[in-house]
Amino acid sequence: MDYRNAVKWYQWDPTKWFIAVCSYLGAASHLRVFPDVEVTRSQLTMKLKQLKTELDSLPWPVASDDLPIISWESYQEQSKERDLVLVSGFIHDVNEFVDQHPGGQGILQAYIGRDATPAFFGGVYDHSNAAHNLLASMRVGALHGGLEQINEDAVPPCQKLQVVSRVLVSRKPE
Ligand code: HEM
Repeated sequence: MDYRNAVKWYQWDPTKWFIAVCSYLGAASHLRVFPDVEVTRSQLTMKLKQLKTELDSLPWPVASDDLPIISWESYQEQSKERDLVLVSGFIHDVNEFVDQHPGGQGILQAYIGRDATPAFFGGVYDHSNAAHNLLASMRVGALHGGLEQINEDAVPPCQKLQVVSRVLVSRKPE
């Protein structure tokens, strides 16, 4: 067992200090110290826990599995009623954003009911990380059939930050 409780010398732990003084005076021996790497690992684990609590308190884009699947035809129909834009296989409701689009209202409106993926990803303008996050927060559906291959850029930067609480082990025994 490690003789330390609080791991830093200045942390309040009179017993640790007492044992350390005894050891210095030769009245105690064989003191065990937990490896620093384990202490660092535990500290980082606690930091990750705090980070996860903080992240969980923020609103996140709806997970793709929880979105309704919408056919192309239905997307076309629904776009006549509300401002929907398709980017990377996800359908976004941009109704409240159209007026605020820094690139202009008209340019975004021109893509309602269409696939704006190439335009959004640099065809017209290469949007920032913040724009990708904002876009993801507007998801209302996933296009039936989606994309053949999920582009790495289609995962908004904010989602790459998410800390998993559990790691699923998917490797099969050999
Ligand atoms: C719902 C989809 C969209 C969102 C959430 C969005 C968001 C943004 C944001 C936040 C900016 C500010 C710069 C940045 O952070 O990158 C921006 C700029 C811009 N966007 Fe979009 N955008 C969308 C769709 C589009 C589309 C489809 C086009 C083109 C057809 C477009 C063209 C532009 C252009 C040209 C600018 C540059 C404005 C300038 O700095 O002069 N955007 N957009």
